[in-house]
Parts: sequence; structure tokens; C-alpha cells
Amino acid sequence: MPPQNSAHAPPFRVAMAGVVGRLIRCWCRRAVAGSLKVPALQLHVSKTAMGASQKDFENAMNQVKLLKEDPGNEVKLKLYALYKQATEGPCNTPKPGVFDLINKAKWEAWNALGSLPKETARQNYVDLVSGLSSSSDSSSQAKPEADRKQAEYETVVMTSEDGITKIMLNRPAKKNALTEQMYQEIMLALEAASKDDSTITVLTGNGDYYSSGNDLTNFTNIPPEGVEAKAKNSAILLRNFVGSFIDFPKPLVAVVNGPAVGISVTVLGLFDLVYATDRATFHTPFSHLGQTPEGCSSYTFPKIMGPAKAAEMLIFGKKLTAGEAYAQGLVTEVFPDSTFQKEVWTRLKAYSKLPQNALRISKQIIRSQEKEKLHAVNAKESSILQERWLSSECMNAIMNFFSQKAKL
Ligand SMILES: CCCCCCCCCCC/C=C/C(=O)SCCNC(=O)CCNC(=O)[C@H](O)C(C)(C)COP(=O)(O)OP(=O)(O)OC[C@H]1O[C@@H](n2cnc3c(N)ncnc32)[C@H](O)[C@@H]1OP(=O)(O)O
Repeated sequence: MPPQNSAHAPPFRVAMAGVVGRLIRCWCRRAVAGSLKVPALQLHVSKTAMGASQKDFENAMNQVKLLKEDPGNEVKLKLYALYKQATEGPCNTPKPGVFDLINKAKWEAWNALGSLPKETARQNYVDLVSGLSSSSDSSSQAKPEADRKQAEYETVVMTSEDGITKIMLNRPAKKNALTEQMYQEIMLALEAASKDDSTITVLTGNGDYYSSGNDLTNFTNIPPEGVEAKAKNSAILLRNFVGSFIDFPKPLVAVVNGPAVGISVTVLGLFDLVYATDRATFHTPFSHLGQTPEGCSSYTFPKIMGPAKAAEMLIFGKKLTAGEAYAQGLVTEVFPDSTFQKEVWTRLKAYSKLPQNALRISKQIIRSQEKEKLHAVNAKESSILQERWLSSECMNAIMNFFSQKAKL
């Protein structure tokens, strides 16, 4: 064994990192050139499975060989892992020895996929290759994936830098109130962030508010099918929206840059870290609006802050200051507004350098303890709200807001 004392350890680590890098680069060159033994005939993926078909998968494998640009070691390891998962299922081979560096890196990438279903792995492989192909075809080759996707979003801004993908709510003139389009775009952005190379994903707001919650104009766009159909579709939207936070696979951080209202507060119970400026407030005025809790808060808030404090917020609509939210455990840390951005991003940049897989797997272990429960709570809350939205209490509250009689 090499010496492990402090005088020798750093040079050893540097040297080993260089060796590992060279070996992986070498393995990856072979993999991309097609000399990696990836026997297409060994595939046993059902043609009728959901998502990408066997043909899509085979096309994607061929596209990998045609890539004009080297996608980098990390991506190549991901491709390898997804390929193995899609064709063989979860990794159950013994871990290669510590000095078998290439096979160890490959094994770790595959093993990190845990029990990801074969169909999902196949779909993720196809999606990953499709992103790589379009990037090597496009003129904006040097831009990261998230930047290239920006054109697809109108209500959020998505950027990736230093291992952090930032999703910024971007309707500052409306206090980042969440329109139906915005719910959809946040879901799409989370989906993209879950698959990109970043280590950490951040949700934040542009302007003086984090978010004023559901945009109340969502209640005014009633389709010809009627208000019941609208309520039904909105309950589905809500359930999917909250579901994408429950299932998000990487560390998720809320950078609460100002006041937060309604659903933007409740889903905080599903984040891994919540950093708040001391200007932030946390307000869930559901009863005032004739509505009931969502975002799994009927379960997470009593767990986080105890039933009495949760009742004060969720039933009686008590607005918390950032300091109070910290004392109740809803917020991880509060920063002075003058240094908020600088301190938070410095902290997150340091965290994003931690081993990516370890962070992700740790998050998933924690979430797996109660994922089913969270989905059940989400379904129940959404279906209760579907009824509430049709109540006269709720309709009166919305009318009061629009007739300027009531502001929170
Ligand atoms: C049939 C069923 C359909 C249902 C569809 C639902 C889909 C899923 C729902 C999930 C459940 C979510 C629940 C919640 O989030 S409850 C919380 C809802 N939020 C509110 O009630 C906040 C309302 N806003 C306010 O009280 C104030 O605007 C606020 C205190 C936030 C800020 O006050 P301030 O005086 O500082 O600023 P302004 O009021 O002048 O705001 C500037 C402009 O922005 C508009 N605005 C702000 N927030 C909202 C909002 N939530 N919805 C709509 N519009 C909002 C405000 O009107 C101003 O607009 P103008 O400049 O045009 O006047």
C-alpha cells in the first residue's frame, strides 16, 4: 500500500487521479470507436415496453459511434452504465479491486443506477445520446445543455455552472406567481436537471420575491368543458408538479431570495437544503383562500416543526419570518440580505465539488424511506383541493383578490 500519512497522501492522490484519468480516457476512446464489447445481439429488451423502443436504443448506440466530438469521460461512463442497466438490469457483479481502475470506474457508474428499471435506463440512454448528437450538430457546441435549452422556457431561466444547475422563476413583475405554463416549465426544467451533469440543482426567484405561489389568474381561464373539468385537470397538474419534487433524484436546494407564499412554501419540505435571506417570509394562507394544504405539507410540516406549529401555519395561515422558519426547522440557514447571494453561492460551489454519486445516493436513501407515503399524501391533498376549488369559499376569496378587496 502507498504511504497514507499527510506528507505523502496529496502527491499520491494527484498522481493516481492522473492515472485514472488517462486510463478512463483510453477506455472511453475504445468505447466510442466501437471497440468496446457492446454486443447488440445480447439485447433482450421488450419491443412493447414503454418509452424508447429497441430500435430507438439501437439507433442511439449507432449515433454514439458517429459523434463528432468526444463527449468527455463522465458522459461516457454514464452511457456505459445506462447501457448495462438497460440490457442486464441492476449491477450485481463483484466490485473490481482497488487497482483495477478502469473496471472499478465502470462498475461504480453502473452500480450508482441502483434499481433503475431497464426501460427507464434505455430511455435515459436514448435521451442522453440525442442531447449529445444535437449538441455536436448545433452551432452552439460550447454551451452547456441547460443553456441550449433556454429557448424552450419562457417563464424560468435555467443555467448550469460549476456543477450547479439553477432554475430561476422569472416573472418578477408578478412576484413570480406560478401560472400553468410555469408549473409545466418547472417540471420540464427539473426533468432536464435530473439528467444533466450537474451535482446540485437550485430553485430560486428573480426580483424581490421568491414566489407569491399559485397565480390566481389560473382560476379565471375556465375552458368550455366547465369548471369541474378545469378543477380535475388542475388537480392532475398539481399532483404531477409535486410528484416531480418527490422523485427528484439529486440534492435540491431552495435559495429563497424573498417572501414565499402558498405552494412555493409547502414544497420546501421536499428540498434537501433551504437557504433564506433574512428578508424572506413564509406564508401559507390556505384557509383565507378557502383552500387546503398541498405540496405534501400536511405530512412534512408536522414532521418538521411538530403538529402545533404546523397547525398555526397550515390551518390558521400564520406568516413566519425567516428567523422563525429557521427555528421551526423549515429553513436550513438564514443569511443577511446584503451578503445572501455571495454567501449562498460560495457555499453551494464548495458542496458541488463533493463526490457526485455519493451525494445523489445519500439523498435517494433518505427519500426512499418515505417516497411511497409522500406520493400517497400528494394524491390525497390534490383530490381534496379538486373539491375545494369548486367551493363558494374558494371562489369568493379569488373574486376578492381580483376586486382588490383582499391582499395577503
Ligand atoms: C378551478 C381551479 C383552478 C385551480 C388552478 C390551480 C393550480 C394548482 C394550484 C396549487 C395550489 C396552490 C396554492 C397557493 O399557492 S395559495 C397562494 C396564492 N397566492 C396568493 O394568494 C398571493 C396573492 N398576491 C398577493 O396577495 C399580493 O400580490 C402579494 C402580497 C404577494 C404582493 O403584494 P404587493 O403589494 O407587494 O405586490 P402586488 O400585489 O402589487 O403584485 C404585483 C403584481 O403581481 C400580481 N400578483 C402577485 N401575486 C399574484 C398571484 N399569486 N396571482 C396573481 N397575480 C399576482 C399582482 O396582482 C400585481 O399585478 P398588477 O401589477 O397587474 O396589478
